[in-house]
Amino acid sequence: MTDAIRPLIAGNWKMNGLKSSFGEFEAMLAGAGDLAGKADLLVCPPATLVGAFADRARGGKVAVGAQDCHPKPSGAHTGDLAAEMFADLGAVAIIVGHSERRADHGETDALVRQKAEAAWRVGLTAIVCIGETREQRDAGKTLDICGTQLKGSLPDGATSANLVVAYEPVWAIGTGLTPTAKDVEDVHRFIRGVLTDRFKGEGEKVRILYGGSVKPSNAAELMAVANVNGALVGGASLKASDFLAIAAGC
Ligand SMILES: O=C(CO)COP(=O)(O)O
Repeated sequence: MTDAIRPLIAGNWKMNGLKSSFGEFEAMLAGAGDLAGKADLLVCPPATLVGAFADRARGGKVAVGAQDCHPKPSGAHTGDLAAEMFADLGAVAIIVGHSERRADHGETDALVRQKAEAAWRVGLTAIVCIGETREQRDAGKTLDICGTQLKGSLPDGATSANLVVAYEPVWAIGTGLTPTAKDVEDVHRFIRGVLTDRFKGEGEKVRILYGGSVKPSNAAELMAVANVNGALVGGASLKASDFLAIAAGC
């Protein structure tokens, strides 16, 4: 980690986890103390577990977040969940605009922006995800795509407290493939430039996470890249030993 920004290691459990996963979360809480304050830790379980995890985590060294929210605070939206509900449960952050939601649910940049604003409405941090597909990378459009997503997905008024940006190349998610350190560096430098231009005095401090096949074996190398301020971890965040090993690599 080359920057003075405190790293964040965030786990996105996606649609994984049952009541029986509680022990794994307990193990994360138990092991977090050994990290000597190297990084902030956040686990975003499925919505069904946010309340129980947040209750258990109170006062501990692992915070709890959600994976999505509806833009509205309440209303006739069957099956949807409001940011207010996650704040009520004790969540501190909400992931918005993950590529799986953009693909599975047709989420646009404009909707992602509204969801980030919903998180802010209740004082939560929005973790806004961006990233290019394989085809877009091969066509040399990575920075264009990331620039467009940032412009459309980030609300005005971002601060280092209310915003985290996660760069997740779609082709690296769940595939075991990762970009080279140089490629990660190029994209993160670009994101930093966009943030510092737009959010004067804050953009230089906003955490930019890398996500996509982060594992204990590659975490240290990725975390050492300039402007990489942590990781958004999918599969490897389901096991306490892997998740803690990734955090130890900061
Ligand atoms: O999508 C991700 C985190 O949001 C990354 O998932 P994997 O770590 O499983 O590749």
